[in-house]
Amino acid sequence: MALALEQVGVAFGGFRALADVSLSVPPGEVVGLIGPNGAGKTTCVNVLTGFQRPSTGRVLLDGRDVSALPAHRLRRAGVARTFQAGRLFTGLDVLDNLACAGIGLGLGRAEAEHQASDLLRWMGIETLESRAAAGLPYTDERRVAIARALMGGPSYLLLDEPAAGMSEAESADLAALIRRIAHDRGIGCLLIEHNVGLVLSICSDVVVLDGGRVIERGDRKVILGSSVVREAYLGAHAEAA
Ligand SMILES: Nc1ncnc2c1ncn2[C@@H]1O[C@H](COP(=O)(O)OP(=O)(O)OP(=O)(O)O)[C@@H](O)[C@H]1O
Repeated sequence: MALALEQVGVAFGGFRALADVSLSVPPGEVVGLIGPNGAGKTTCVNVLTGFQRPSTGRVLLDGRDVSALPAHRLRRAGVARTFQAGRLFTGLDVLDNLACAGIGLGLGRAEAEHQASDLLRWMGIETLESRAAAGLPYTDERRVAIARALMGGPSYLLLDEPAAGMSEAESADLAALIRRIAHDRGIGCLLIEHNVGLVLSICSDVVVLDGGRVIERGDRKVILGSSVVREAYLGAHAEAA
């Protein structure tokens, strides 16, 4: 059981954004995906969620080849994501943002609202329920986007830079939430983050991309000890990690 990329390549015209990338996200675990700007991280998420078809290789969902499935089918099959920008429905309140996602997944209105309330409570943000999505502070917007991605009870969750713009304390809260999502709900998470310290604190398995290729993978010790990673990516951030 896992959500996986198997030797995936993606070409945009003559430009190879990904080459021979394999990675696997098991249920209940948080796998980190790091790398410098333009390394191909978001492209990986796009391929894993059906927003981008791989040019070569396969996407496997619990052993099934889902490479050709479009995004909405993969979402219904249990693969959810958040985006770098929150992408909430700004004309709706928070509860309706979640309920709409539930209805899109086939739930009835009452059931969708019930599930939405439950999720907001589980995340400790039930006071936001009737707030307009448009006026939310940045970190609340991020948390609501995560809650919305949890509608329908996905098996896998891909988080694209969820801590961007957060303070250290907010990032620590987010780390605790991601751990709970994985451990309490059994959801396999892929965490893309520029905050390497955050990734290394949560993930026992980290994949490092550079130039569209996997240049290293392993736990905190392997990543911090890797000269390839240091050269390609950590550089000035090495101390912070
Ligand atoms: N639709 C597209 N058409 C052409 N090139 C693209 C497209 N999407 C991404 N790219 C290019 O592919 C490469 C990988 O982009 P990607 O967004 O996956 O990197 P990233 O690691 O997520 O970067 P960042 O950390 O800056 O978000 C970049 O050079 C980007 O310009």
